Amino acid sequence: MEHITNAASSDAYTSSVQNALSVLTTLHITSYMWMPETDVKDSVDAEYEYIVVGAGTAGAIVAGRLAQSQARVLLIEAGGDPPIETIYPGLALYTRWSEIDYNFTVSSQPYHHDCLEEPYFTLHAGKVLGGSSTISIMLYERGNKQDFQRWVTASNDDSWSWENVLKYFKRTEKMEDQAILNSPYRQYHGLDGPLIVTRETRMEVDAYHSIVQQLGGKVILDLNSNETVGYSRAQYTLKDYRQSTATAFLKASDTSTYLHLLKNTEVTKIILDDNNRAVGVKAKRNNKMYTFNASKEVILSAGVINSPKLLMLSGIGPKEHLECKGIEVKVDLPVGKNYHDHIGVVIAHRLQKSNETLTQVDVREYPTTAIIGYVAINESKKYPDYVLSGHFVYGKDAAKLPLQENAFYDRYRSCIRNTLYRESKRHNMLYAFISNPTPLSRGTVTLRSSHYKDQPVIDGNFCSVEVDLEHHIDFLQHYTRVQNTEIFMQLGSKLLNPIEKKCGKYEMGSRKFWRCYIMCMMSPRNHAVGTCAMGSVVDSKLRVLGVQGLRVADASIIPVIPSVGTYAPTMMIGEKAASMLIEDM
Ligand SMILES: Cc1cc2nc3c(=O)[nH]c(=O)nc-3n(C[C@H](O)[C@H](O)[C@H](O)COP(=O)(O)OP(=O)(O)OC[C@H]3O[C@@H](n4cnc5c(N)ncnc54)[C@H](O)[C@@H]3O)c2cc1C
Repeated sequence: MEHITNAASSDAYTSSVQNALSVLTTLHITSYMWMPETDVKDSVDAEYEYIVVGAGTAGAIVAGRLAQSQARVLLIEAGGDPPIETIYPGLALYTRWSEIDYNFTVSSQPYHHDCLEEPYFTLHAGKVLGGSSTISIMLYERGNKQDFQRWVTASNDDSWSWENVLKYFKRTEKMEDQAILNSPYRQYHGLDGPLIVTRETRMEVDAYHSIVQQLGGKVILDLNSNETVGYSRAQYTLKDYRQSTATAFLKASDTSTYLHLLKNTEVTKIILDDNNRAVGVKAKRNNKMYTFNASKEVILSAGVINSPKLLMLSGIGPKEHLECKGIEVKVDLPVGKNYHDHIGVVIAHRLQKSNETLTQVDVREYPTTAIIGYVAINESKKYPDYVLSGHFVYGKDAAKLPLQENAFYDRYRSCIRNTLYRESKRHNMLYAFISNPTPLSRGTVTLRSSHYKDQPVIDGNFCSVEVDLEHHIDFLQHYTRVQNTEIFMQLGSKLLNPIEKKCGKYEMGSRKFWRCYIMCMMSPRNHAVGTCAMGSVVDSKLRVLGVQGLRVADASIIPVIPSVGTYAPTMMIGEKAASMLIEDM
């Protein structure tokens, strides 16, 4: 690592590690851990009741639960077994921009992406068993009552209220944090689900909590409860190794006669009969096309981009758009509209000097120390105005974080990364991401062509609603008060400005300065939702409107983004979808 001194050498190092890891992948050294696949010839002839498309965050749960209820299920996944770098949390950085990442390209006019190496953002998503849960940061956050009330309004169904979905969150979870288990918050947690949840234990978080308390902030033991404003130690789906929906539902020991799994098999179309009933799917594997049949239902769990893509390729989508792509229209629905994501803006605090070489990093831990804050500007408010997720990085190597493009979500220009590196060298650092929990701007996902191989066109349209930008400026002005606290001053904290050339003409901290900073440094947080939204594309039981025997169960059905990350809410959707399917059996 000593030779990493700038963005170019860091990129070269990252890609050499990724190449080495991909060689390990070809040796299939982790294959023994995962559910084996079925013989494709058997699947063509088999009589399945259900086909689930995508063994990702939600899909693995839907298929697993259906099979536990003795339904005959075929689960089809485009990716393969999770490789070694997905198992050790400390290697998670190498999963992005790798072969198990779809690396979707997201444009977002009218921003000119001045700060990015390429003129677009990247939306990461896992192409692997467990889907994005296999490459995520594993932060386990559920969202608040108001978040789910918006879903109730969109779906016109009270079963999506916070009180009513709580049992589905609990069903997947095995909370193992003793402090929570010994507290009244225990009632909000699952104790015997298949997915272990733990809490950040590192000491630095206490120091940060003293700082926010000086500013009047409340420290809460458990923000995955009925308490919705405050700061807390982050909860993760991590115990020595990554816990994902693949480790929870698709381990070698989960093998069941009811569940058949096909890996490295890409569904290209849903087959609808003359009455618009879904009766099966077409899929490609090793360059051969196959047809698989389902007697009851097809469930699409291919994620926020590929679920709308598959619907549109099958004739379900906006009429004009499908006609323009030469696709026969089966049902005219606003598929692909309502795309939205959290926008985060990174703030770099240089803290005290440090010449310490950190002891060997433990790859079983997440590499940085996380803090979480749901912050209300008016403290009497019950719901957060903005969300802070922060990483402390310690020791003389802390400066390397901005060089590793994988550590942030987007490829900032080399000059930005090099400036951050130079200015943070031999100092401890705090990187804070300030996100707008409820953006109003909406983008679109449309087909590039009628060929399944082509990536869809994604227009993020971020901050196109002026109020999103104005709110973000408020959030940054409120957040950066932390610089003036006694502890930060004692640490000699400095707010770094890596875009001095671009925004230096404005007084630092002024609204004009922050507007300029946001326009340059903002990036989507990989929490994209909304492209097959409940209320407009699917009903409250997740059935595609105007079609029989077809549901969508993944992050795409979320009508309004929750204030938090979408990992735990998507697992909840998987559990609720499975429960609704089982009820309708
Ligand atoms: C890098 C990253 C970090 C994140 N970190 C966090 C976090 O820490 N906390 C948080 O709350 N949220 C986080 N998120 C967001 C969260 O993980 C996702 O929103 C959620 O996992 C999405 O789940 P899903 O079921 O909708 O899709 P996915 O989990 O992506 O599953 C879709 C699956 O379908 C498969 N598939 C797609 N097309 C086809 C096809 N045609 N045929 C067959 N299979 C197909 C895919 O390969 C994939 O396995 C993160 C996301 C990413 C990408």
